[in-house]
Amino acid sequence: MASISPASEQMAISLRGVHKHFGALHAVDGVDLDIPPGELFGLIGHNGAGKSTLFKMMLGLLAPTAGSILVAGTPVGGRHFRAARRQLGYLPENVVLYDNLDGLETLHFFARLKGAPLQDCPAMLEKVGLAHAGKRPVREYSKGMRQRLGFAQALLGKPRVLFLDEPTNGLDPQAIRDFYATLRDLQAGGVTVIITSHILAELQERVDRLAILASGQVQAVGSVQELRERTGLPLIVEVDMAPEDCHEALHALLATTGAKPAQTPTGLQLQCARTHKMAVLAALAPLGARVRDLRLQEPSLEDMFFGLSA
Ligand SMILES: Nc1ncnc2c1ncn2[C@@H]1O[C@H](COP(=O)(O)OP(=O)(O)OP(=O)(O)O)[C@@H](O)[C@H]1O
Repeated sequence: MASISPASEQMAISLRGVHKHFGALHAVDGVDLDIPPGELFGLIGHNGAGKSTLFKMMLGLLAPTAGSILVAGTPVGGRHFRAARRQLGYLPENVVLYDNLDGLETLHFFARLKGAPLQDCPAMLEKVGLAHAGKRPVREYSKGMRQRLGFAQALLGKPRVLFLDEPTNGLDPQAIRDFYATLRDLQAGGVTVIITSHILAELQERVDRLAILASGQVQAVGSVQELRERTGLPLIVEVDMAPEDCHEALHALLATTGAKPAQTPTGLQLQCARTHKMAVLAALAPLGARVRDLRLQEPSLEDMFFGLSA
């Protein structure tokens, strides 16, 4: 059994040497992870990478084959975990709802299971934008409404740690904005959020840090910026200019970055090291207004994901 250090106890979530085997399949294969309180943490990985299995172990729903897990300072599966579990909120990937209950009855049902006050339920419906639908049976809810209701049940009991498995599935763009605004409010109150999503562009702008999981192992952990630095993927520079100016710009860029730009219908395109960003600007400065437009494209989370999880 891996040991738990005092530093681990300061963490909202701390995993040491965590494995989960299903027969010969190593669904989670030696994961170490620390998530401090108040962090919005993303967990990404291909289908079958082990994200949901990891979630279920952190929630005490599945016992690890090996390793130790602390959530909210309490060993998962230990004798104090039952009480600590009240501090956790969970939105599963496929939330199970009873079609014959209405929205408010659904929340009452989950509140009873969690030991949360029933009088909080109307406010939770309001928080997820379902106040108007509280008396409608869940069978009439759209996919996005069901997902919002699932989020509302996860928020019952004022959890200190929230586990959200693909929470924005089925949400429209406005609902996704509202959802992340709610998460930011919760974070400001010290709530830790761990979230999975396959929509990498959405996470890229919002998480504080993330882990890339592949075949049950953590391939990289850090902020999007830290992962950019670590992967060393190139910066893409697009310069719009008249064809007669391209020759001069091409030579200036080649001399400062060592990378040869390609000519495009609208000007030049260059792939160069991220550390050459300022050199690119310096090389183009003498051309002044002859540079009609300039776009610098940093590697996206998707680029890094393919680089690190392959
Ligand atoms: N109860 C189980 N019995 C056997 N194998 C399982 C069980 N639960 C999960 N697995 C296997 O463990 C691996 C990890 O599954 P998991 O659901 O954790 O992946 P995931 O990263 O959440 O995938 P997805 O993005 O598709 O939701 C998969 O190969 C899956 O088939």
